[in-house]
Amino acid sequence: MSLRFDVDAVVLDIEGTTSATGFVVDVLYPYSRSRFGAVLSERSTDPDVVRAVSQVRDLLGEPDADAVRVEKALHEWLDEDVKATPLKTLQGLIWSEGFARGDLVSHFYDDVLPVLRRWHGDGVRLYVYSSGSVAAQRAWFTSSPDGDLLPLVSGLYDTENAGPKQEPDSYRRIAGSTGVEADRLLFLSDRPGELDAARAAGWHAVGIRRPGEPYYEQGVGDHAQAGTFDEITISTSGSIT
Ligand SMILES: CSCCC(=O)C(=O)COP(=O)(O)O
Ligand SMILES: [Mg+2]
Repeated sequence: MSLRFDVDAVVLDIEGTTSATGFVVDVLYPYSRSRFGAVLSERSTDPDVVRAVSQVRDLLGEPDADAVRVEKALHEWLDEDVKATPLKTLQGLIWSEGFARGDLVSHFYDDVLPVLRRWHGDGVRLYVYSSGSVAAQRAWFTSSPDGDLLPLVSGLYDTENAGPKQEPDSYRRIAGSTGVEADRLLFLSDRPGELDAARAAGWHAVGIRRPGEPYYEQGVGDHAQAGTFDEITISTSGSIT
């Protein structure tokens, strides 16, 4: 299947799209799980930790939840792969230190980096929109197996600065922030609910279906789909600079 788009920017989901869910679940999740307790006890005055703990209490509806209860909730969300914003904030803190320390190196499917370099070289702007926090995304792109990829990326969006990934308003917010018209934006994701939301906001959307990924069997509904990034050709005749 070959797909062609004339757009100014491509917005990338990470897990299941540029990168393997298995890597996130098998490598990153255990790395964060074993460190939540220390972060909650040793960094309880860090503004990011304070905000995350408050958000956990709000989500639980338990304003007095102590550190043990908060850590238990984080472990449960991890087990169920709930993409809760405070979980992602705390994971981002932990992972960015792990990447900086050299404990972690990110994962990209083989087709992704050559295509991202080509699109970038052709003047297509690249953005990331992931449930992983902006801190995690920055570390992920900085510490790739192919070196620092952050210069390829014009902006990073998560559930905190854009909003939930299944709500059209989040995509409208991103369009406003990038200055790119909705119909000049292409979103790539593995999840049909996210593709639906992007389309409802007037974006182009392509479902990425990779064998072995959690959403592979379910498919991407009536969205255009690609098995690899090589199947997508972008030309950019727009006027953005
Ligand atoms: C570097 S982000 C780590 C992956 C992660 O935690 C996550 O939730 C990714 O979800 P996505 O929205 O990219 O499918
Ligand atoms: Mg995804």
